[in-house]
Amino acid sequence: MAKLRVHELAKELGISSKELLQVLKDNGEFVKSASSSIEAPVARRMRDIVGAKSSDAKKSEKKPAPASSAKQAEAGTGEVPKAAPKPKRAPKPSAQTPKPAAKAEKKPESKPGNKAESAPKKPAPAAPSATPKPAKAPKATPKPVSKPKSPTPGEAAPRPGNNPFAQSQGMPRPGGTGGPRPGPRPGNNPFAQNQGMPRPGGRSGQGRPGGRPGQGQGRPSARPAGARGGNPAAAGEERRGSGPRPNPNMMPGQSPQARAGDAPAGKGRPGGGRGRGGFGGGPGGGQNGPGGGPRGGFAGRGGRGSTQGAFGRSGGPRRGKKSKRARKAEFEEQNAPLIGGVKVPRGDGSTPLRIRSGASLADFAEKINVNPAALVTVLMSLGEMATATQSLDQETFEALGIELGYDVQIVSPEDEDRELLESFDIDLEAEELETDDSELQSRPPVVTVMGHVDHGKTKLLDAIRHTDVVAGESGGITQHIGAYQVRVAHEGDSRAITFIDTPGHEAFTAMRARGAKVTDIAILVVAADDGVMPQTVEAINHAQSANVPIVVAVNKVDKPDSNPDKIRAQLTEYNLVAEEYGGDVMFVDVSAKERMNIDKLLEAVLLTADAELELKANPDSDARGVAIEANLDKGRGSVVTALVERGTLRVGDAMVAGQAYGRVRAMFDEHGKSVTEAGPARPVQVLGLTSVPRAGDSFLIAPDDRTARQIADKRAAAERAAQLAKRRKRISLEDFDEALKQGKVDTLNLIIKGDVSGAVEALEDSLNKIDVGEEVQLRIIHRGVGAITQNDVNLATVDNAIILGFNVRPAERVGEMADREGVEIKYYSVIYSAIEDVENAMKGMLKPIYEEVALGTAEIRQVFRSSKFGNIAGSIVRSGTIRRNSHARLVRDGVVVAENLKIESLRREKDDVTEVREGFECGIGLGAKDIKEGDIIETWEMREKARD
Ligand SMILES: Nc1nc2c(ncn2[C@@H]2O[C@H](COP(=O)(O)OP(=O)(O)OP(=O)(O)O)[C@@H](O)[C@H]2O)c(=O)[nH]1
Repeated sequence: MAKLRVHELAKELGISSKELLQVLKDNGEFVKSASSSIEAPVARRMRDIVGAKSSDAKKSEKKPAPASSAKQAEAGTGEVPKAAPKPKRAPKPSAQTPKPAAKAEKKPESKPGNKAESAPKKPAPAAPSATPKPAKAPKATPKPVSKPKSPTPGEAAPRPGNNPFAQSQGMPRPGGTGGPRPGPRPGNNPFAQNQGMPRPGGRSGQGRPGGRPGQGQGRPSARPAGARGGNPAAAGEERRGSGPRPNPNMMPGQSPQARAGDAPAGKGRPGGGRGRGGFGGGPGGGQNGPGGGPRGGFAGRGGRGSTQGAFGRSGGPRRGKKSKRARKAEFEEQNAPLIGGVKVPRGDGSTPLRIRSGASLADFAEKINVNPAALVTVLMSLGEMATATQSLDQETFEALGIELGYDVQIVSPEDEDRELLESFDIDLEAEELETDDSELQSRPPVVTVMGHVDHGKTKLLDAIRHTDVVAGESGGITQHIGAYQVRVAHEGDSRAITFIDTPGHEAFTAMRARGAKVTDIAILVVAADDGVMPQTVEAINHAQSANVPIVVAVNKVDKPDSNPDKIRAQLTEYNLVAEEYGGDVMFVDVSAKERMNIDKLLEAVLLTADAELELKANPDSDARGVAIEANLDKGRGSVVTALVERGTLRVGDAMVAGQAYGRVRAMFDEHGKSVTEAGPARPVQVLGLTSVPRAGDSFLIAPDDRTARQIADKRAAAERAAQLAKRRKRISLEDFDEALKQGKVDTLNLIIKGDVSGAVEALEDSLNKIDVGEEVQLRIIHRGVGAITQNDVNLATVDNAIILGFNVRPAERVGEMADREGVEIKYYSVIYSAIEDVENAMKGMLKPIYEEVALGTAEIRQVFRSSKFGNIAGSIVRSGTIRRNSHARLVRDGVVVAENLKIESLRREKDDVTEVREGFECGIGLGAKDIKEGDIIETWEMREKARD
């Protein structure tokens, strides 16, 4: 010891030789170089001095800590100077030091850094690192010191702050960290990830002041501190140096060095700072490492930071406070029921939830403000599988509603359409109710002819059509447009009657099903030579259920075997009692073939209408009505027969019929004559729509073309969603398993769209050549040239196909639709990539092949009998690894004596462990009673085998 040399003492104190030389010099000891020897008394004094400084530093550091972050920062600054100047650090080298060094290196951008780097890397002992630092120091000046900070190396080492690898050290940011954290917080295990201290952030609270809280941040803190400590300029520089965002590693080193640079200045500077500084800072610095100096102050904070951490506080003040909203969310979260492993907020059972038909889980999720994925899980727990964007049916939503406590109300298509129209300020019901009686005018009845097959419906309609009962009406009806109007002389007036030209109750009912209630009166045709037949009865039922009055046409009375009275008698059974029999139903004997009594029949219709119905409508409003028929004509485009129910339809009107829309370009009546307007009950052919509506779709006139289009688009979207909901292939978990067994889902359906036909064909050829065995089929259900369209997506939805787009993209809004429906569209510009993806997908669809893989064996050395745990096999692992929960079998003398066992428990000493490796002893619980010493436990697991 007598020969203790300066560099050795410096190492011991954790500071650089140069620093120590300075301290010696400051204290009147003149020593030539680092290799010079010093006497024991001088060494002791140096230890005291350096030690004192470090403790000062600590104190000072601590104080600041309490202060607000800002204050801390300042404090740090103040200190810094001191520290900075003195590079001194406490000597405790030790391993830790090295780390700091390392950090320093990284950051290095800072000046010193470079040199340091090499050193630091050496893990070794702090000493080396220390050394290196000195090196740096030179540049910056001494300060670097930081390493060891305080006292013993030991400490240093432990300091979490210094541990570059520590994620959460409780200390504040680097700066702090750097530190010195003097007291190694208990929680400061450098290697610990979660030490209870706050994470870096945590420090922020504290650290902030210094610099950033975090590790990396160390930089700021340090800097500033250093800067001030040293000279401002330097500070500036340092910053730059540090500039680099630090990462944990850098911290200590950097600052130190950087500071070191400044440090010198610092040192010199204010004695005050230094004062303590001298070493106070020093120590701090020590901890931090060189740079630490300044931080010393921070270190303190850091310490606190850690402390907080130790107590589990999250750190910054900010964190402490939670907004009301956050607390509420947390509360709800805690009180949410756990279904299928996820928490979903519950309704109280009567919470109404309106869902449109065809909605998806994502829509439902949006309404109850929850993640769609959670609902997917909940639904799965109910045995249903669906993607978040898939349209679901009413049953599924109701089941989900019951599970989650919501009163799910599926909005009917009618309600939905009403709401849709209301969004455009169109309220059909209100229009009707608000119409003043004075605005109403009589309108013709609309008649549908029904009856059994071959009883003469068509013939009767034909006869009526050709009845020229009103003078002046010439030429007859030449066009079949789905409906026609005839005029009848009735009680001195010329009255019109509109006939729907599609006979039969099927059409009548189909229209009713679409909400079209166009028929006012039904003519029931019954052949007098035949009688009431099944479809006669059906027709009666349909008409009566629609509350439509009936006029009976007893047909074919020209036939010799006809018996009209029999018909009257038969129909009384169906509540159709002829007037002559005391009832209120008009029966007219007619012959369609002979066109006999047609006028009487028409008169009966009018009488019935007048007696039972009040047929009035306001002709002076926008037209509303029904599309009776529609077709696409090659020359004229969409041709729609519209039956106006109220209002007046005019050429030029913006019309919406179901999902079709357009401006009325021209109108024609049943005589083929062009008309410019059509009033209530008037059927006209309309040209001008952009697409073809369905028979029975209602139509209305919109204020303008744009509104018409928007209504049509929205209806189309709603309709698609509803259709998809119906079509959805619902596969429950149970069915899914079944489907798998039956290989139903082993077909990969593809739709290929490309920019040129050559590419599409080439891709199709190549895909068809992919061979992955018989288990999986590849089917290209559609291919085409051009953009990906809605039809492609619809097809993909129905057939669960994937769309491959080769150099093409979806048309407008189609991508969005695909998203909504969960259809995958993959884009390629290289055929090979598409083929590769498809091949992989097909392989992925193959049922996995599993194989048994041995995991390890253990030999039973002793059997422990426990009433609580059963028999425990005290074993030694002979090969591989024994893992808890793995499959096991018991082998005795080379013979398997027990199969299908499981490693139920696994212990090392008294600890439960998940695995034990070869050569170690352990206690294994197999759940088997018959185990003996010398038995071999073989463990294995089933692993999926990769296909070639
Ligand atoms: N003698 C006679 N035959 C008639 C009369 N009305 C219809 N027929 C004949 O009855 C057959 C059926 O007539 P349709 O008018 O086609 O009967 P429908 O009810 O329209 O038959 P579907 O279209 O099959 O439902 C035809 O051969 C007609 O010529 C009639 O008043 N007297």
